[in-house]
Amino acid sequence: MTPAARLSAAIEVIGTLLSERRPAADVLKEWGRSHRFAGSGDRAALSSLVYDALRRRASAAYVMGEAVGAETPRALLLGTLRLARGVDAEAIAALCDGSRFAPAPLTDDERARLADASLDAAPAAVRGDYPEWLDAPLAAVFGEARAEEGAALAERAPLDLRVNSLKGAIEKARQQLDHLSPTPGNWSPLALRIALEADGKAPPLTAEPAYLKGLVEIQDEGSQIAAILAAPPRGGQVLDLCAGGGGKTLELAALMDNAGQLYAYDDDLRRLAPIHERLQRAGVHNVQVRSPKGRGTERADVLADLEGRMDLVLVDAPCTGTGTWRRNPDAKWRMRPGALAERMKDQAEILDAAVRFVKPGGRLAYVTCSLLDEENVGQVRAFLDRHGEFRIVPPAETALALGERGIALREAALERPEGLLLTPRRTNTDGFFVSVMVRGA
Ligand SMILES: C[S@@+](CC[C@H](N)C(=O)[O-])C[C@H]1O[C@@H](n2cnc3c(N)ncnc32)[C@H](O)[C@@H]1O
Repeated sequence: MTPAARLSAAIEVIGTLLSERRPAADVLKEWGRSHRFAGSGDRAALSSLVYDALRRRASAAYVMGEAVGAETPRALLLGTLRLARGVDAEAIAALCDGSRFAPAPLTDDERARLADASLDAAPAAVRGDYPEWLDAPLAAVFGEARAEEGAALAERAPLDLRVNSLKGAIEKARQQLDHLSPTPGNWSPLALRIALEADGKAPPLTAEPAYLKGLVEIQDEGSQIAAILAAPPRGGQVLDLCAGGGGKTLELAALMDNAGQLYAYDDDLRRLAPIHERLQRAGVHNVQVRSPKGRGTERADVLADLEGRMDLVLVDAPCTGTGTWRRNPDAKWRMRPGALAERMKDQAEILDAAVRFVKPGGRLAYVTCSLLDEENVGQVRAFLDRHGEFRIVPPAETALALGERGIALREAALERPEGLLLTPRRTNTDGFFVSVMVRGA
């Protein structure tokens, strides 16, 4: 396919996505099935254009004189080429020549708007490319910097790897992945970062021997930091209460050097399912997976024997995922206020449920990949009001888990008395909030 034909395809896909309000991945997959002639390069380029357009939806529409919700797919793609790809008005005009498979020629108005393309007078929600209704909650966290924070969240995310110390040191992984030019992370001593290709495509990491043998895992550096700051004690008893597919479980196990006992639970059996194969690949031996049994009121208490015994309980809570918008740009436009209220309710319930497992003197680490105070500091404050037996571990102390790098991390992150907030703009990671509390002895 020519670049112009790819642009036409992206306009078509965005059209379907906006009118049917379906996840981008589904619409792209469907497009691939009905356009068998398109090669893998075409599909990757198309997907990258579509995701870039979603990342920059508000600003791309704005420069073309349109508003989110009422924008045309064509305006979105033209604005994206200009803003996200830096293609100038003349080059865009050359692509849109009206030939077979190419978009129709630019109108005079489109050409003028693309030549100007200024966001100087745009409101924060446009400059930061986030939904208008989130302006007040983001202003409460970031104040005047909310547009810059949003803009950093509208960039592409890098590919981050965590080296599994149970299988080898970082140098070994660097050597094995030398052809991908990995660079060390800024904060996590376990992180390697791999640059994306020009069109945003990531190399096929899961086919690499280093991945297949469990030496590296795909895990954002922010997520890596969260598990490090939770500081699982070597030889201790640890419960990962929201283990999901086990991203942090695997890291906790490695940080514990395969010693002590780590229990992994998630109340969604399907989410937990991949953990078994991942634990095996990573060479982890200190994890007991506790799968949920039964439904509703019939649900068995599969964690009863852990009551009052844990040195650390990690609550990696379900959240709005606002910190991961770089990776899920369509989620940011599909998010509704009701979802925030629901997640807040879930988080409070899970935190309350975690209490019974924490032994006196034990710690409770609360993590979200959200940027919103409602899910972060607000949730922690409300928990402490309900549970006077817990107190905050000062973030300065929590950061010590990273050694000297912890000092720099505190400076870079947004530090609040309740915890640390990492963001793409501040720490060049996904957005993560980490708070550690300790139960009185
Ligand atoms: C942020 S995800 C966890 C990600 C995982 N820890 C990782 O690092 O890959 C949150 C998880 O919480 C789970 N969850 C939701 N409600 C729960 C509950 N009441 N008890 C335990 N897990 C719950 C969800 O199924 C989801 O897998």
